Amino acid sequence: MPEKIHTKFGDDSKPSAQVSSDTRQLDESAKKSSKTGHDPSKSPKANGIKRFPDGTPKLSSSEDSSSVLEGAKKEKPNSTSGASTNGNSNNLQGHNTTGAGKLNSGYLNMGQSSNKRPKLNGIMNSKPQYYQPSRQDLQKVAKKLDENRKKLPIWLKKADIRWLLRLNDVLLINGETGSGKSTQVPQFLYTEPWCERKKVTIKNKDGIDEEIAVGGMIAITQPRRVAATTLAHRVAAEMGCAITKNGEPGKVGYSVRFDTVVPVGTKIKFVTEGTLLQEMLIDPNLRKYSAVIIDEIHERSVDVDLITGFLRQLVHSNKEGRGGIPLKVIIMSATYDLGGTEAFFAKPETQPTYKPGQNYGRVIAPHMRERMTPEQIAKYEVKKDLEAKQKAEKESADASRRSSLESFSSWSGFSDTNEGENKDKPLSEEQTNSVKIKAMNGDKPAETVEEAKKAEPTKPKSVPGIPDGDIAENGVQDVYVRGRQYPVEVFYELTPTQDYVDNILRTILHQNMTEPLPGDFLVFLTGQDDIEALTAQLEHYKEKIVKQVPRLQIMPLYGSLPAQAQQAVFEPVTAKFTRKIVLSTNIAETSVTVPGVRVVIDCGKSKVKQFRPRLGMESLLSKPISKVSAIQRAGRAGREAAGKCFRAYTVEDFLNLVPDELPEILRSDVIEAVLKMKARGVDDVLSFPLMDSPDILAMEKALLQLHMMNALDGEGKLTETGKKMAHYPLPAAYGRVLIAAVDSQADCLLEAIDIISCLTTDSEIYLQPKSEDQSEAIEENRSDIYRREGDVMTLLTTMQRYAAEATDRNSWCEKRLISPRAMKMALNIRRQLRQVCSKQKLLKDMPAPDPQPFEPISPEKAEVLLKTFLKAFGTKTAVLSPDGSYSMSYGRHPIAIHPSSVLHGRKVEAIMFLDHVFTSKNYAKKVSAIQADWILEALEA
Ligand SMILES: Nc1ncnc2c1ncn2[C@@H]1O[C@H](COP(=O)(O)OP(=O)(O)OP(=O)(O)O)[C@@H](O)[C@H]1O
Repeated sequence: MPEKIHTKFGDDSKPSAQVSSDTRQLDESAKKSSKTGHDPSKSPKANGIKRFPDGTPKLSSSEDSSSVLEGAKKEKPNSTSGASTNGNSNNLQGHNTTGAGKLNSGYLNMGQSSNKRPKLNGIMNSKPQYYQPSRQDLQKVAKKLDENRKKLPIWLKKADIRWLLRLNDVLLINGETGSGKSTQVPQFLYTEPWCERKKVTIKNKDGIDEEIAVGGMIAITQPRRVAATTLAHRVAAEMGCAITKNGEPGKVGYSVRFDTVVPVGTKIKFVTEGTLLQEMLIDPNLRKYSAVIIDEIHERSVDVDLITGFLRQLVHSNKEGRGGIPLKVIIMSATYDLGGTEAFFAKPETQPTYKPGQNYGRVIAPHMRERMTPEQIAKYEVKKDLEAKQKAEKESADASRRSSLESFSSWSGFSDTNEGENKDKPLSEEQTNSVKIKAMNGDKPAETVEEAKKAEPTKPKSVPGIPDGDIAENGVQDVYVRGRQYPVEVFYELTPTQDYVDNILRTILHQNMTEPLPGDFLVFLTGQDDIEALTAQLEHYKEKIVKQVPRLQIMPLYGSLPAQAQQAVFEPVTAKFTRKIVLSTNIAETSVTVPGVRVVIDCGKSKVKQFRPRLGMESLLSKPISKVSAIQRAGRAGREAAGKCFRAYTVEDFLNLVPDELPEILRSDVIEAVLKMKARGVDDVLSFPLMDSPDILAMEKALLQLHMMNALDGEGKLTETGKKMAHYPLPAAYGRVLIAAVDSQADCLLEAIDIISCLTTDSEIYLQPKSEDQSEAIEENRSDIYRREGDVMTLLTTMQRYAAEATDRNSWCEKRLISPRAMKMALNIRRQLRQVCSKQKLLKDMPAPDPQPFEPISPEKAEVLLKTFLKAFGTKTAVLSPDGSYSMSYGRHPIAIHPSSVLHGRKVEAIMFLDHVFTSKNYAKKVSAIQADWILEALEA
């Protein structure tokens, strides 16, 4: 075990040497170790966890039920209520220190009556039934969780948050990881008077008065679907309601791509950024909503940058489209320079010299001092002094509004603010630190300490009855939530390590011997390949673990894993004397609470999308993470109890990390962004104000590409084709394929839908064989789906044969090592796309229901279909060179066919590829064989 040095999470002090050990004699020390204080003799079960081919953990029926029931007895001997017994699937809480983690809003009962404890992880049962816990059960759960909610640091700010949002339309909340932002803020707000649904009269597009309803719901965005769904379930449980698809009313819902559950009466809706963006294109005024909360803004996806751009427009508009009703905007993050966001949302007249478009890396949030340079810290100190003085002056006003916390929800005016009350109360440390570095001089951060000293604080405007400064002159208020519920100790390597996977393996095995139970581990790795490599090693070692040491349950978590396998990670370990080891990509980096986790192990790297303008393509590269990511990762520990974070790199490496990730919009293909801006009515996309404007060259390239796809006309205006493309819940190129497929000559819409459905599932359709022998058998079994034209036609055949299967689709998949869950999702997407196309009158008649007899596509039709794809992917083509290599038709760069393609090793005249990856070389994925002259034909048409 390498030596470690450790610091407290968020601590600025220099780290000191602390732990020393040696894992070279791991097995020996394991034998000696019995430090965990548990009695292993009472947990004699086998520790292996079997998996289905798609990676889903498989529980044997005996393990599944008996251990759960034992656990249930132990936890609540006499309880039969659903509230205390329901720990079923889709419950994304699990065990926690409140004891309420196993309690859930209830969702799936895998075939048990409601007065019995449902199986905890029933994901293997084939016929799930909806389990609906009673209202009393739900209330009991909520009551239990309530105790914990009130201990969250954000509760001290509840009154401030509500008060400030009554007075201002934009609020920035900077609070440390785990302080309670995502779960509590929407709950603080949904009962506010401004959140009621209101009837207003607006002029419709024909100039006629029309009565419409505005508001009534809060949307809260999350960067990833796993965060959106887990948080929705958590908040529903805290509010005592269920999220079900069976028509039951509720207060909380979620909407992620191809999966929306919004019960009647929903007040809080968790959405992915992409979903909200899509809603904004259909309803530019967001009339459904009273407020939009942008959570985890630091991730700065392209979608979030577009959303903030559109929200800014809405906030500064005359709000006619909403009948004059403002939309409240709340922006939250634990690790982000909200000073830049403040400048972006501020009323333009208050900062005439500010120009949006260059916010990246300019201002720093206060509790993130560990990422500051000495000069920045000096600036921070100066600014802090100024603001502390200012704060002291308005102490009495602050204290008085805090004192009215309990009366807020029934409050209907300003008069009940007890002025003068608590006047003499000294400022708490939390209050005095409630400052943040702002854009000095109104427009840009101070460059030097002297400049910062000279900077005048903004003079607050006086309004009778309202404490000075509560109405922000620039329209943007901020709240800083200091502290987290539980501390996290951070450990570093003393010397750099070459092989971080090996290093992490040692750390896991060592910590497993010393860390007490309960205490699961969450390990951050770069991607699926690292996760699989470490899983294999851990599976090997875990067989050798002596019985005094906790057994390991290894669980992967990455984006392309089936949703239910992802959800299994959020369930408690049911096997006795066993520790859950979650091996994750950065999918679990923000927003997510993985119940049970006490220890985080961070490899310090992640795969980052990088647009290579020269190639005109994106690649995924493994790179060191930013400080922000490191802080977020550490923040996944210490959520239910004190935690630890082991960074597999040195403190110097940490200090050398870049503070922030470059916003995605500055490093990716902006074709989707440009299309969405056009669809939102932005004519001049080059000068539309965004927090950070993409490179002009990248924008021009995107405009050209959209023009080539016929989405934009010669003037740069959105065509009918472009409009349709923007409204599909699909990447622009796939939308283009659908439209081309309707063409009377092509007439292959249903086939195009089949292929696109397979291409847009969250997880891989074809699973990887685990051995040479299996590989041969699978090749043989897949012979009925492989097509010589390549991967696109193979996908079509896969979908058609699967849909035609009338007896047992699961065993059909198993035989071919195809993920049944991915196919189910593809079928679901196919159904939804057929409906969208039918609504758009692209599809005249709905096809007959499955199963229909399989009819292989003719070579002529295959050619038509490939030419249809070329309309969107004409620039993603390559031709065979005399030396047998492929050279891209756009840019002439060399490219090779990826080993995962059915065309791997084949030499054909030309290829079209839908995807590409840059690893050791430039690889084309999802490849089809085409003729060289089709390329010109497609691009000219
Ligand atoms: N699914 C869950 N299961 C168990 N506890 C949870 C769950 N979700 C939230 N919590 C509890 O609520 C606390 C606050 O979580 P929340 O996500 O609101 O914090 P946050 O401030 O948004 O954190 P972050 O910035 O890291 O996303 C957690 O620390 C944890 O104690």
